[in-house]
Amino acid sequence: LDVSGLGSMSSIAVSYGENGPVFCGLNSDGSHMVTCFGADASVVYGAPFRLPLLGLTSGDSFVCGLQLDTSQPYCWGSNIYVKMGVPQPMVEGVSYSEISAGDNHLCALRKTGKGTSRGISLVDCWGYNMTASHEFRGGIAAITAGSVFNCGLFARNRTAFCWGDDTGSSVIGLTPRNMRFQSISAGGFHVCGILENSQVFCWGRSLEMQQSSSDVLGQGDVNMVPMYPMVSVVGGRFHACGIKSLDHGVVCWGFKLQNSVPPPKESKVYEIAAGDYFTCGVLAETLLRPLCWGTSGPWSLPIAVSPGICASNPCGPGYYEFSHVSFRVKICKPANSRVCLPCSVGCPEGMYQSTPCNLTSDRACRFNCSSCASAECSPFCYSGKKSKNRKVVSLQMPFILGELVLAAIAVTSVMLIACLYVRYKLRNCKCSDSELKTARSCTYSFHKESVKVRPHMEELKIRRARMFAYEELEKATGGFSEESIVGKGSFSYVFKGILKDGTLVAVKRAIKASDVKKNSKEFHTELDLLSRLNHAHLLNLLGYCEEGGERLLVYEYMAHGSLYQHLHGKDPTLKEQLGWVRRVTIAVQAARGIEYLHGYACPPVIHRDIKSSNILIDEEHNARVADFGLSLFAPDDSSAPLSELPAGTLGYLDPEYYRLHYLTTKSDVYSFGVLLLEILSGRKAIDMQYEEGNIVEWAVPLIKAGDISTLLDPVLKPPADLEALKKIASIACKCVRMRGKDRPSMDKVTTSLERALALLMGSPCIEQPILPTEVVLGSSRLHKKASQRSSNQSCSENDTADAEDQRFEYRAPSWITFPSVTSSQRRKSSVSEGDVDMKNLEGRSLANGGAGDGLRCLEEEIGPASPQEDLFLQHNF
Ligand SMILES: Nc1ncnc2c1ncn2[C@@H]1O[C@H](COP(=O)(O)OP(=O)(O)OP(=O)(O)O)[C@@H](O)[C@H]1O
Repeated sequence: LDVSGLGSMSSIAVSYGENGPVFCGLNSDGSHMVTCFGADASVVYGAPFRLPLLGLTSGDSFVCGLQLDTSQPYCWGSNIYVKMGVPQPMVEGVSYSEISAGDNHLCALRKTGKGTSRGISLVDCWGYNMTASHEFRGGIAAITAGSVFNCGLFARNRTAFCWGDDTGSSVIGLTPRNMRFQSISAGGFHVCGILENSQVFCWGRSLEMQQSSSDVLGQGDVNMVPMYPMVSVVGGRFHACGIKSLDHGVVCWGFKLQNSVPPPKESKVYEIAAGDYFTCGVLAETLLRPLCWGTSGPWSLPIAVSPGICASNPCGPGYYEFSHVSFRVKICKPANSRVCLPCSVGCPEGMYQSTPCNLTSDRACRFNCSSCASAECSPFCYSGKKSKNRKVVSLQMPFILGELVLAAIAVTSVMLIACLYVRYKLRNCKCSDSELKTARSCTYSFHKESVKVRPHMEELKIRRARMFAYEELEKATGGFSEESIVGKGSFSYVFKGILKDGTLVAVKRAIKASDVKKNSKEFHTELDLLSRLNHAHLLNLLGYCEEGGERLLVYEYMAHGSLYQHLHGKDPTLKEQLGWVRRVTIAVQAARGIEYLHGYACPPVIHRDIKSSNILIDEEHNARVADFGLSLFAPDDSSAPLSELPAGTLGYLDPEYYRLHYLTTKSDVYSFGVLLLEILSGRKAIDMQYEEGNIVEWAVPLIKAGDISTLLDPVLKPPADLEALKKIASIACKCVRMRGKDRPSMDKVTTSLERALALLMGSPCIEQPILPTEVVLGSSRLHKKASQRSSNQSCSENDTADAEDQRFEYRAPSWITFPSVTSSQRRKSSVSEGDVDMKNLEGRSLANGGAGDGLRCLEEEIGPASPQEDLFLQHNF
């Protein structure tokens, strides 16, 4: 039996925590690979790439999967109590049949065999207050983990038992001794189970009181279970959701936060999983799309996920094997395994069961035509009985025809009125077709039609981007089909498309989320920035579309995908093909793009999300910096910090920005340093498969010790002369210095990299190798310097004021929120900054042996990190 919940194993999982919920699901293509979506970068980007998994479970800021090959758990995310990767300690060679995660722990049920005596079941747990092996007399059918407790179901008599900390929930004391369950699932402080008669019973603590703070206002008693028979139930923090037996519809009960999105009414689901206040289900329609609701919902994710976990035994009574014509590939990889789904029980009112549930399909229901008196059943009944009841039909024919004519007239009139209305609207308000601008600009456009005024500034800014109709982009991408997906971000999908004129484009489609404001901000930031910027190494925006809830950006198509795909993608030959000269060329070109943002764009721009997945490679193998969703306008004096809440991607985040919330162009320099280390070593910024998972912590001591060969990507043969790569390693080392002030500026980085590239290409006397795009641009350093001056000067007073405004207007939201630093800490830091002797600092760092010591320096400056911060720092730095 598969049960899914806050912590139980399922084909989908929902992690939660201070960085927001993340949905993870096993792909439906038989690969058993996991895909995650959400705001917590450590979970989204930490998800294993080539590791087939059988099932998933999740807790606070982490997700674990049961590995298909070894039957051992593998966890990712940023929970400090559960070791990421394979949990430790782990008995060698032991294998598990099920895993289940609580808030800060994971438990796994051992398969019988090695290390288990007859009649004894073993459950191994890891994490906060839980690391131990638990022995139980008798076979265990399933386990489930709550916040700080666990429960199991005995196989023989189907009774439940629980262990762990009972203080908050009383779950252990309240466990019903005589009830027999088909399955159980733990929530935060309660457990729900499906009894033998398919009714649900829940026990434990319920949050009934209304909380005082307005944003957590809510109510509902989780023990007040609806009376529907159910096939599956899952537990959230103080709520539960179940799938109804009758029609596979969803029903949720218990505590619900105010303003949270209700579960879908009409949709049927195959599988559900709950985070704390967030629940997701796999829709039982052909595409097997996930849908989430609750506090942060609704999310409708454009991927197909497995409707359940794969079982090696044939489906038992009450279950049928999932099969669907649209899935030509098998959902389960192991031979002779399948997804078993629970049969629906009974038929809705007015219907009878025409075919019982069998091995391959669910039961089917038909309308009872002898008692049909409603509009719902008549089409089915009359069409079915056409031959027999010809007389009845012929009598009714005039009425039916009359109704049809009336309906046609009504529909035509409505459409006509709608068309006239839209035309009227469009005539009156030119900008409303894009809905891009605010009501203010809409009023302006109205005036524009009647009184010829100067074009609005906003209009000018986006003049280079064309507005696309949604339909055109839908057509170009084959209806946003799965086959045309070329990449995914944490809140977007990127599709390849062909426009009517044959132009290849990449269409970035934001996932519809409830936080429309946030999405919209990022959309407009990117739109505004990209339509102002122009550089050979920045990704060109061709247009945009904003209709209803849809937000789409249209870019030039980059034939060779991202640098991330080359370095860490599924195809290992891509990495081998990316030789040293090509890697360093990409680094130089990306550096030029960033240098342009910092030094030549007016006002200067801080990208804030430099990473390998945002460096795209075009047909001619030139690099382009992409993804300006988080970018900000920097003050013209780019050394003056902005005080911004941290946003960006784990592993690339500047520690000074993270700790002090100081954002300058040097934050991009830090991320670029991480990118250089990634290019040199072929490792990901954070890769938990290594003992030292953080690239900076691993690489900086090696570089400082002069051990360059250990650093270099083992996939490539090292060049005959290591000098060039040594130089690049040293640049990377400087870029990732703890203090922004100690890092070089991007123009210095570019110059040094160009020299290193010349050296690598065997021409040490050429100071700067000419790269193909430079010739195209006709740019030269001298020209740049001059243009910098002129571009800075060209910032008229008005422009600057405008930019100032926009710095507020386009301030991106915090994607990763951390405890903020107090103003006194900030003051202390800014004082000490002036006092610190750079040489001493560097010497101290060296003496102490590496990047971790930089952290210590920072700690001395701003005081010790809070336990919370410490957790993050351990993972990120
Ligand atoms: N213009 C393009 N041409 C080809 N592929 C692209 C293009 N733009 C993006 N991609 C692909 O889509 C992926 C996702 O891009 P996107 O900018 O949405 O997200 P991201 O930057 O990787 O992640 P996040 O949104 O979390 O920062 C990229 O890594 C790349 O592989």
